[in-house]
Amino acid sequence: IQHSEPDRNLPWPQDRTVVMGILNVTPDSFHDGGRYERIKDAVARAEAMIDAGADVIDVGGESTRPGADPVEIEEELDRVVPVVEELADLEVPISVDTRRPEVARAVIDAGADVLNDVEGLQDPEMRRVAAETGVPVVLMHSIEAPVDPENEIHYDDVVEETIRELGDRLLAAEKAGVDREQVIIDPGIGFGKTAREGFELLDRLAEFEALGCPLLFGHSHKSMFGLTGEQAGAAPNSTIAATAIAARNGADIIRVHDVAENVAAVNVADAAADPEGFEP
Ligand SMILES: Nc1nc2[nH]c(SCCc3ccc(S(N)(=O)=O)cc3)nc2c(=O)[nH]1
Repeated sequence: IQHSEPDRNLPWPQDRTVVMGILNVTPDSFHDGGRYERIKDAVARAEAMIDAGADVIDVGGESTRPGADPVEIEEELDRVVPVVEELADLEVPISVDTRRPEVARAVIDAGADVLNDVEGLQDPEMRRVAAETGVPVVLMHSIEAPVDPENEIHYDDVVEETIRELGDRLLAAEKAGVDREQVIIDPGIGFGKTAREGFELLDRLAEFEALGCPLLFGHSHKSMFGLTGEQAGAAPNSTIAATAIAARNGADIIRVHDVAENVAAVNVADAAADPEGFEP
């Protein structure tokens, strides 16, 4: 499966699968050495991921796991803005995982290159930020996860319905002045979907090409791997295996915690896709 047409002006290579390193800047992500320590540690972690082969770093100040406690806007700003300012000087683009337009504007002003909105630009103000700044934006599919996680929402065909709903979000974004060329789509693994639906999405990823946008896949350490003998938050091997499959099935960007291991997995997939043309 070839990657999306190379004429997109995205801030990363278009001829191979891109690895996005996850940088959580929530306090529980670092030992509590205080604010300055946390910023220093965050930068060191980002540099380590870049050295391990990350093509982009995704900074998140609020856990967007369904059901997680929301963080006050001032707190989110205080966590991400100083880190983005430090990372802006590094040689790889910075993405920020936020649902808030105010945070989106602030981090773009601070040097962020990409907006990663797990709410799929449902907030009209987020569409306005994307339209006015023109930055690449990840439009992820997410449905309000049921309050009671037991009664998971069930789709008839999770792939068909996710593609259709992403198509609707794309149209709404275009109507608000967002250029389709700046949009990256994402099926939103684990956001209101069961483990088996996660594997269905992984298997049929190529069908998302119908939307004509690069695709991001974010499965790292998620609970779908309970099916494959690992657990949410501790699924390194299933994550690496799924990375290779996702890349081979057409994912353009893979969002992961463990960069070196998943760089190897995308290299295996890219080499298999083009044995003659692959360059290490
Ligand atoms: N574009 C994009 N951004 C993302 N940000 C996150 S944070 C992870 C939140 C989470 C954790 C764990 C589970 S679970 N219950 O499946 O283990 C679900 C969601 N993820 C994604 C993703 O995929 N794409």
